[in-house]
Amino acid sequence: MRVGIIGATGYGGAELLRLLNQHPKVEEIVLYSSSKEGMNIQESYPHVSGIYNKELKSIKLQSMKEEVDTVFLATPPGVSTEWSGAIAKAGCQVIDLSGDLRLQDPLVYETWYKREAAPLSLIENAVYGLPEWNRDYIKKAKIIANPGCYPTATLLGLAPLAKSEIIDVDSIIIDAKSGTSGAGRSPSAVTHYSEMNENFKIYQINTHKHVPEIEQLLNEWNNNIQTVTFQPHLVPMVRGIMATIYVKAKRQTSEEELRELYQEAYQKEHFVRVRPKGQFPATKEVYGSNYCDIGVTYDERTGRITVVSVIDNVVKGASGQAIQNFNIMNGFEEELGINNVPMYP
Ligand SMILES: NC(=O)C1=CN([C@@H]2O[C@H](COP(=O)(O)OP(=O)(O)OC[C@H]3O[C@@H](n4cnc5c(N)ncnc54)[C@H](OP(=O)(O)O)[C@@H]3O)[C@@H](O)[C@H]2O)C=CC1
Ligand SMILES: CC(=O)N[C@@H](CCC(=O)OP(=O)(O)O)C(=O)O
Repeated sequence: MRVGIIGATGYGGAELLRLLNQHPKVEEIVLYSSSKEGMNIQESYPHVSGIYNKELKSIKLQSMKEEVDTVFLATPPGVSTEWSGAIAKAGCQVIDLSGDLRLQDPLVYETWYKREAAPLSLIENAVYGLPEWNRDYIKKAKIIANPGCYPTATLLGLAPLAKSEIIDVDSIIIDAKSGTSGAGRSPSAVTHYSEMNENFKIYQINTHKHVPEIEQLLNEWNNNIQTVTFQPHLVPMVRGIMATIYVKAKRQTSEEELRELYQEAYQKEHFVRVRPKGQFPATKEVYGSNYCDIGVTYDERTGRITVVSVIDNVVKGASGQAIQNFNIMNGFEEELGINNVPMYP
């Protein structure tokens, strides 16, 4: 297949290029840029020198539909709103890594993103691309709203509990930590080295745009779940997210019961690994891979369940999951191109 990447000069785009370049069903990759047309990608990313040696093209609908079958948008909010409808109408599959098409209610989008929402008809045509819980819809989709990085770690970590009758639905707290690559390639005062090195920051307390995305899915799975507390933090590392999730059990449970619940939910899922008793995942154990690793435990003293869920934000949290969706949409084996062992150490 021929694939195009809009936003190829960003981190999500670069990761798509790295992974799609080794994908056995991808014969051509076309890179598009809104600001660096005509420039060779190697000028922006010397790490692909001698491997991928092509010029960035300008984003033109007419040529795009002749050049590619699938378009990945690794672009900031607003770009997909502008382009996805037209690209899909031209006959290409669309996989959008931004948050533009994830929220079903345009008013909720406008409240949290503080910008105009995409047309409802476009939102309604987009399928939320969390393969482990939405595979049947993804198979038939033409437009994918690829989940956010924090929602991916959080939702995979919470789904078995949300769908069970074990938890007090008003007690969900998500304490999430991310590496700085989650903020993209453009330098900022928040993420530059002197600000982040030897530092640990909380940000966007109670206002992060991933709150409504997490709540939307949890509510779909269990309509008694209305709100959650979600707080994101920046940690001085490049890749990785750890979501530590605390939920009160509404009845007596046990570590054995919880582990069984998780093992059953994910036994057929290649990319979700439930850790054995007493073992909790670290971000480095999924580094550079499409895995989500989960540990779960129960504190009999407090009646609280703790779930630890880790992903690589650029892979399972963005580009790897986008390729997993691409594979499902096209009837390919789900692991194609993304089946590498995590990098360690
Ligand atoms: N980084 C991560 O871990 C994750 C990112 N995401 C989401 O994926 C998307 C991309 O993120 P990321 O790669 O980190 O961001 P970056 O800031 O690193 O890259 C975004 C790219 O978008 C392109 N772009 C900017 N403005 C426009 C425009 N008006 N039209 C077309 N292209 C434009 C730019 O490329 P050029 O100037 O060459 O056009 C830029 O390189 C974002 O929506 C982000 O929230 C989701 C999950 C995780
Ligand atoms: C560390 C960091 O800054 N992370 C980003 C999350 C990136 C992401 O997933 O955003 P989208 O929903 O737009 O895809 C943030 O908190 O905004």
